[in-house]
Amino acid sequence: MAEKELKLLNYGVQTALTSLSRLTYDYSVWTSTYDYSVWTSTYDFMHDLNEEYIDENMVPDTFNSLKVDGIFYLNENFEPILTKGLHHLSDVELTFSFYDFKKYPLNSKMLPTPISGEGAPHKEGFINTQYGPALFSAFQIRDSNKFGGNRGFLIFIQLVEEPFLDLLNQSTLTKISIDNDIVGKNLSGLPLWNEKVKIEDVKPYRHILFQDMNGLPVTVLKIKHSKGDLPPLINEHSLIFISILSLFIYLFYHLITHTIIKPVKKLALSIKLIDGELGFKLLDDKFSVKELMIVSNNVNQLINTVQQQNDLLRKQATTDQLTSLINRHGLLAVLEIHKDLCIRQGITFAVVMCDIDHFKQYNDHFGHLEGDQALVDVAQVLKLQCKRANDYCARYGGEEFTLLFSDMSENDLQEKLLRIGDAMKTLNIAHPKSQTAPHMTFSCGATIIKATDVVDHSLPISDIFKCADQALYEAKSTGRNNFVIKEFVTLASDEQR
Ligand SMILES: Nc1nc2c(ncn2[C@@H]2O[C@H](COP(=O)(O)OP(=O)(O)OP(=O)(O)O)[C@@H](O)[C@H]2O)c(=O)[nH]1
Repeated sequence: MAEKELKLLNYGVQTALTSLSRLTYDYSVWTSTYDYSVWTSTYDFMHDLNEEYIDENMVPDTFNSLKVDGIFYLNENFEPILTKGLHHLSDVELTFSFYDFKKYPLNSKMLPTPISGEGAPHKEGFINTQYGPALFSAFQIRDSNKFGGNRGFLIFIQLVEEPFLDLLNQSTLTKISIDNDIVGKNLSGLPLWNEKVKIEDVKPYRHILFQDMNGLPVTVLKIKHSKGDLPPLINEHSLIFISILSLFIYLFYHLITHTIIKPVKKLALSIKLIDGELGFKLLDDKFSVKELMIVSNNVNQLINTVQQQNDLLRKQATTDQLTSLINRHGLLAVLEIHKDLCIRQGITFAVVMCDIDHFKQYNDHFGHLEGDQALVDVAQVLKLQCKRANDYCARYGGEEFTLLFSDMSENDLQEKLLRIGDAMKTLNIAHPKSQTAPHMTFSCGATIIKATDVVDHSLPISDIFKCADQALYEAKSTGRNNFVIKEFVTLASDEQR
């Protein structure tokens, strides 16, 4: 819309000048074509400056109908021979000074270049007068209509006032005012009215400079574009400010999200996912924010401490404090593993229950502390017999120990138990109160569990203990310091039999 308005505005100025020029032209035409006597009068007037011509033509009617505020006649030497000023709206006499138009050669630029051939050269533009800026239109007067010698020049002046502005305002959707207070103002860079329309950003206000024929500023036109006008609350500056602020907020939000919110969320999620059951996983400590790195490192230290304490607790829960062997709880876990290996891979394993003979008497005789030491020594002997990675020695409880040997035949087991008996003999813990031997002995009950013993993928651990226990009972009841290996029997197979 701004582009259209500017084009219309330029058109309006053109129209005003053309209209003034046409007045000049028509005046000449009128004098020469329609009223020969008038033309003659003018021609005569240019020669003799007769008063009648002035009385006939320099009257308010002429100014009013032509809408001009000044009429000037100059001879061929550019010298003013008649000047008449009358405000065409108020009929107030205006005392235009010829001085305004006498600055030859400067003001001669107002006048068209006289020609000798056919034609009616004319010139129009803007000029400063003592009443303010004005439009002017100058026309060459010739001997006859468009022919003959140069008899001088006729100039019409129209002050730049409401009618001119009305004309411009009618042509466009703009509100136009004039700023005549241009003295001392920097007007450089202002577009000229007759320049090619340059469409920049839509601005509510625009200034256009009018210059005279010497390039001196005459007036500045202030154009308010009605369509380009913005609501006062959101003017151009506010819009720029809001845009920059929005951009800043957007960038700030992204910066905060990227550097703080996302890393904090990531850290919070990582902390939430710490799961002792599955093992503690250390947090990533690569954060751009130093504080988050510190939090992550501190949490990692905590994880390490918890992990160590967990390991310790797990170890304590499965270890016998006195002998450092695995306890019954640890034994059950190990048994579960061997049971699964037997069920899935058919790997045989042997379970041996060892019970120290007459340990009550030993305690009674030597005291509990000595009894404890004997238990520690026996545990050492038994542990030394568990040579392979999958062999275990556990303290089942009291003076009772359980041995677990993986992938062991009955012959090998017999040999192993004999060796254990020998080792006890070698250990030679004096037991004067034993009715079996002078040194500490023990009795063992064992059973071997094979793949064939698995019924319906089932192998109850209670059955294993029951079998070994029965074998131990037999070993005890048949003299002690010996062992019995009993065939494994499950309750399920019992029922089948
Ligand atoms: N010093 C000590 N004695 C224990 C410990 N645990 C169990 N005992 C003792 O071991 C003895 C076990 O006695 P019994 O169950 O009668 O068995 P036993 O005297 O070995 O007799 P048989 O097994 O029939 O040969 C009890 O006196 C318990 O107090 C222990 O940790 N330290």
